Amino acid sequence: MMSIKALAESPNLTSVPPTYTIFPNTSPNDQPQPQPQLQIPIIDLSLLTSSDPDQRSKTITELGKACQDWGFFMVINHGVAERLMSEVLEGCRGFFDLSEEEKLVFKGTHVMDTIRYGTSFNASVEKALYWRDYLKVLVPQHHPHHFHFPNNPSGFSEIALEYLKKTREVVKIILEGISKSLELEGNYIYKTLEVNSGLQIFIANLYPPCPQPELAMGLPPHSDHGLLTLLTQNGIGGLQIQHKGNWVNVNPIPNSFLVNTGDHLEYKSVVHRAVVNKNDTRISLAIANGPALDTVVSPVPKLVESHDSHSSAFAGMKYKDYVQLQQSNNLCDKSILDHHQSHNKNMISTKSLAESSNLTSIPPTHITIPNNDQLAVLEHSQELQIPIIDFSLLISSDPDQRSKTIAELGKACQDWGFFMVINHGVTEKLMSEVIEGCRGFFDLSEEEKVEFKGEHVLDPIRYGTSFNALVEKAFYWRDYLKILSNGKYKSVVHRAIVNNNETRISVGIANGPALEAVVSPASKLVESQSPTFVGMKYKDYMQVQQSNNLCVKSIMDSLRI
Ligand SMILES: O=C(O)CCC(=O)C(=O)O
Ligand SMILES: [Fe+2]
Repeated sequence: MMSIKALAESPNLTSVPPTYTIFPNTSPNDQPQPQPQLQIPIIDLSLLTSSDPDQRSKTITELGKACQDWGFFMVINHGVAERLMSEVLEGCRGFFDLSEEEKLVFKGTHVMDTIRYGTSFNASVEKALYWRDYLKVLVPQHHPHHFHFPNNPSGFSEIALEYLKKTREVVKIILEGISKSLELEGNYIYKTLEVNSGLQIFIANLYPPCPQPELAMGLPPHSDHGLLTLLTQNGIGGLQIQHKGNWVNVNPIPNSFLVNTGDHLEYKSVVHRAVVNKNDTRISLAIANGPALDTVVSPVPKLVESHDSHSSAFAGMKYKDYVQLQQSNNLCDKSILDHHQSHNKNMISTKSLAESSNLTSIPPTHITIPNNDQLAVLEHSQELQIPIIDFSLLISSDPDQRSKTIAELGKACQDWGFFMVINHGVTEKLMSEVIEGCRGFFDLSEEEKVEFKGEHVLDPIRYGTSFNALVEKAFYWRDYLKILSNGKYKSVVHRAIVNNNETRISVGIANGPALEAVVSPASKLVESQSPTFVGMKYKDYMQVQQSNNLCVKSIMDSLRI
């Protein structure tokens, strides 16, 4: 892993390496227009706890309006000492200034590790890397005496602990105000979501100067999970929030907190991003405040009762599962909440959609953006005939024929990664029967099929639609029942297209290692050449692959060293 700090400090860096060049859809080309009237709301926290009831209720109204209209606001007079605020930012700077060796001690291996130092967002599933290093520390409040935090630079851990405590007090007051603005009891959110034993996440972001800021991105558009994020920065701007279809630059008042309501407040979760600049190192510190990891978050019953439009808008989901999903996602979609929302609507199988009467056009959810390469499909090209392997020759008694076929098989794996197998000994009758069985299954009533819906990507039986409807922007027109060679052999990117006349049924039997087996390059193959892939448990790989929305071509790419 190359940290962005080390890269940015490399001598003579005048351009951004291609791996950091962002894609046009996330490009900051859509630069914010100066919009002086767009000033994000300022909430004076001291007025929320004022002894004057009029002032309190006026501020509660303002807070409610800020949540509703913006989802982002500045908080002043919050009672956290300026000195503590600058000390914690200095601590962050001190951490990033440690040597790479010292920082890499905190690298971690899993998205749910307590302490993680890293670069980009989730480098293992990203197409392009972001111009950002981070330190993330998960601080669950139900273990107040188990505070794990980097002990370097000295004093950082104590300052962070104090800062986290003070921000919790601010969060409590804001959540009280928000509860009241929703006409709920003051402690409603705090109590229902068990915030006192909730999870705080300490996220320090470092954005070093970038030689070509127009080509890179600090953090791509995303929304935060949890309830409230409190953000501070070292006086250098770079945060942009999406507001009424525009990107708005946020320039906070010094020593204020920038507060944003997260996905779990179900108020508004605001898409925001961080851009980078050419001259200054920017450090931001986000404290995400969420419910306890085991809390199931679902809409407040009272709000579902009174607002029809809110009814069943969101399914309940354990916060832990949500965090895991968000952290494993590659952020190529704006907000996980959107997916979560659509998933909760009754699943419509592709089959029933296709069979609905008068269907002449496909719904917008199923329109996949045409790929540029769509035109490059080669039809019946002579030289592009995928290899045919005669299985009977692989087990032939003639050693020459066997070794010739083995060589062909190896070549097929190396050049194509896909091949046809003939004379395999599986009877035609059995092959057509299994296809007929599948057709019969899909022809069952939706009720009968939905019994096999499953909940989790690793459930033994799953009937579903698309690939992973939970994380996809567009649904694929398909229903499904569904490293060893050190880079020498291929895993081939493939896709299925659809036609307008016939139902196509295919059966894939994926044959994998044991779920607990760690898949890594065969030791013999890495003697002569260094390993190209990191090892990963097959179970974890499957989980990532199945939870992923396939906008990354091949996860293999992400496991490349
Ligand atoms: O650096 C910033 O301003 C944004 C940071 C952020 O959005 C995050 O850490 O979630
Ligand atoms: Fe964020």
